[in-house]
Amino acid sequence: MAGEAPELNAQEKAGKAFPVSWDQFHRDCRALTWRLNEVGPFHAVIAITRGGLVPAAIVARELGVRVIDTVCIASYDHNKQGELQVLKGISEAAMKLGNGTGKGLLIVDDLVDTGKTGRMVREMLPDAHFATVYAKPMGRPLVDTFITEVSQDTWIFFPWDTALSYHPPLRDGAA
Ligand SMILES: O=P(O)(O)OC[C@H]1O[C@H](OP(=O)(O)OP(=O)(O)O)[C@H](O)[C@@H]1O
Ligand SMILES: O=c1[nH]c(=O)c2nc[nH]c2[nH]1
Ligand SMILES: [Mg+2]
Repeated sequence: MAGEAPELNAQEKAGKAFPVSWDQFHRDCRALTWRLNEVGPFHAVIAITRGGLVPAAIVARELGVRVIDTVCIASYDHNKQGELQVLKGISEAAMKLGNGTGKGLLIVDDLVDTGKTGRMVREMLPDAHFATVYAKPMGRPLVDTFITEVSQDTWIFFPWDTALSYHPPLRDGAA
C-alpha cells in the first residue's frame, strides 16, 4: 500500500555490521577450543548446519575428536527468520554416545541470535555442552561457552557469506 513502510529483514533491523574475516574466525574458533579443552573430553561434536559446520571442523581438529554428526535446521531465509524446520535429526549412533541425553557431547554453532535454534537442539540433547563462537544477548543464556558477544542490533557477516568489494570513503557517507 502507498506510504506503508517496507518490512525490514533481520539484517536491516540489526543496523550495525560486524564483518568477520577467515583469519579472525579461525582465531576465534581456536580461542573457543582453549575454553572447551577445560570442559571436555567429548565423545562427539554435533554441528548445527550449516553455519556450525565450519567451527565444528576447527574445534574437532583442535580437540582431537573424530566423530562429528549434524543436526540440520533451517530458519533464516537469507536474513529473515521463519519457522524452524528440522531437516535431519541427530543420528542414532551419536545419540548412543551421549547416553540418549547428550552427556559428553559437544554441540557447536557459529552464533546464537534469538536463541530459537539453540533452544531446539538443547531440547534434543539436554545434557550436552553447547558452544558458539558469537552470541547476542537474547541467545546468550542458552550457551555454555562462547567467545565474543555482540549487541542484539548487530548483524554478523561470516566469511563464507561475503566477498571483498569496493567500499566508498567515509567522507562520501559510507557507514
Ligand atoms: O538464535 P537464532 O535466532 O535461532 O539464530 C541463530 C541461527 O541462525 C543461523 O542459521 P540459519 O538458520 O541462518 O541457517 P544456516 O546455518 O544454514 O545459515 C545461525 O547459523 C544459527 O544457527
Ligand atoms: O549471518 C548471520 N548473521 C547474524 O548475525 C545472524 N543472526 C541470525 N542468523 C544470522 N546469520
Ligand atoms: Mg545456522
